[in-house]
Amino acid sequence: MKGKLDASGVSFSYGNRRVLRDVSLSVQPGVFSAIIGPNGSGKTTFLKNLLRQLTPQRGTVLLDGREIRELSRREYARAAGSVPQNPSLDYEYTVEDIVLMGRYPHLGRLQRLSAGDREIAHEAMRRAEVLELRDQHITRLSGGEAQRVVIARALTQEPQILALDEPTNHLDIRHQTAILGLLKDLCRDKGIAVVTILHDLNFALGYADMVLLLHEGSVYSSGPPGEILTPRAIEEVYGVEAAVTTNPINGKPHIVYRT
Ligand SMILES: Nc1ncnc2c1ncn2[C@@H]1O[C@H](COP(=O)(O)OP(=O)(O)OP(=O)(O)O)[C@@H](O)[C@H]1O
Repeated sequence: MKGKLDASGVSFSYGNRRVLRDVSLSVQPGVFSAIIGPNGSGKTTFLKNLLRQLTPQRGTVLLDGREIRELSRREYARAAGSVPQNPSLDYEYTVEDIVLMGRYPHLGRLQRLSAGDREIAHEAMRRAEVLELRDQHITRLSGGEAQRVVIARALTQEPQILALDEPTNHLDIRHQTAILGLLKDLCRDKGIAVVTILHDLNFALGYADMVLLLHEGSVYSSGPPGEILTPRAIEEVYGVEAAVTTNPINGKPHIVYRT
């Protein structure tokens, strides 16, 4: 199956400020990977290195064995869709226009959008729960609505890899679980590789198949969330006392903190 992204030994500096040191992650089809870590630990910078938006000073990022820097922008966009932290959407477009932009990497030069492209966008808007907003002006949406539009655009791209930077930011609790459930379904049913930054450790525990825990730009640990998110790791990385208990609603492990 295609859509395997392998980052190996990635180091990155902004100017002479080293932000990532020797970070590796393998993003696999059908696997939900979460990048976690405190503010400033390098999560967004690492995701941007995976997305070809930044180039590592050391290390490699391979898509199905090919160095991503050697792929054209279009080629990479056909494989990987992204949902940035603060997308700029201040243009004169409707929700449907924005979502349809997800088809552009698949269109040939001068090729027009087909009924099939519109059907894919329609289905993505339905799944991201923005269909009823489709004729609305993008600048008149709430933060959470705009976030769901950007997710619909990424789904419309039909990527093999979906990379998201805090997709639950701005969303209310129902939409948070709806979007994470949708990502989980995409992994399971369509074999998409999902890699997402998450702040809520309980979401990482509940939805991710594997987590990468970053600490000051280095990998503290990586593996199945139940093995990585221990009270000791949380205390060492976040400096917060934590305990793992049981969620009384679903009986699953749940992390609580000293407040
Ligand atoms: N464009 C930039 N130029 C210089 N330094 C930057 C730039 N972007 C980020 N940094 C610095 O790099 C470090 C890592 O930032 P990054 O955004 O990757 O962290 P993060 O883990 O995603 O944080 P958060 O949880 O707050 O979103 C931070 O100390 C930040 O100040």
